[in-house]
Amino acid sequence: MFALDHISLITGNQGKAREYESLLGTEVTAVKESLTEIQETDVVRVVRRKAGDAYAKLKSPVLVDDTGLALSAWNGLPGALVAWFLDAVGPEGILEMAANLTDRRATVTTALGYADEEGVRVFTGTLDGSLTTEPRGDNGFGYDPIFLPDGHGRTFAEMSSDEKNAVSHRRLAVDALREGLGLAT
Ligand SMILES: O=P(O)(O)OP(=O)(O)OP(=O)(O)OC[C@H]1O[C@@H](n2cnc3c(O)ncnc32)[C@H](O)[C@@H]1O
Repeated sequence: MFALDHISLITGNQGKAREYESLLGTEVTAVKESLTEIQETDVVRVVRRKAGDAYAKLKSPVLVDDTGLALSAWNGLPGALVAWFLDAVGPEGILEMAANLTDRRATVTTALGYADEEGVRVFTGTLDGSLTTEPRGDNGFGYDPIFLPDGHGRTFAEMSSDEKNAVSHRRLAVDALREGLGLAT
């Protein structure tokens, strides 16, 4: 059994760092370090590269996260490129671009990369849902106000952080990490 009493997460996103602290139940140091982020729609490929780069820089065990939102009607776009859309036009802009879509199915995926002296391992968590027609809720960050996970009737932004963390794509990725690394639950 492997214990994690402290871990570094390379991210510039405080929302992610907060969620990992609560999901892992351990101290998480958010390290702002610029990593190679390949231009790819697949979060797994992006995170594999980010994690290798992160370990080369830190030379100690490290986590990185790459998360994407994929629309069925757009054949999986924007995927890992969603950050560009959010930065440029915000969640409201994504809804405007998607205004005429009748198929509003969307999938969110977190790829969580763990790198140590043995190499890189990637764990994923995916949730199906749909795009709302209007932003809903004030909590969370990123696309939380416009993504409605199947079976919940509320966006992540309408949930408390504990409610989001109980069911989110990041939660599923952390569960996979715990199982893969043999971490205590
Ligand atoms: O420094 P890093 O960790 O790369 O942080 P980032 O914010 O650039 O993160 P990504 O490259 O993974 O980009 C994903 C985009 O999706 C957003 N996002 C990530 N996780 C999310 C979540 O759980 N809910 C809503 N939006 C999320 C995030 O704010 C980004 O705009």
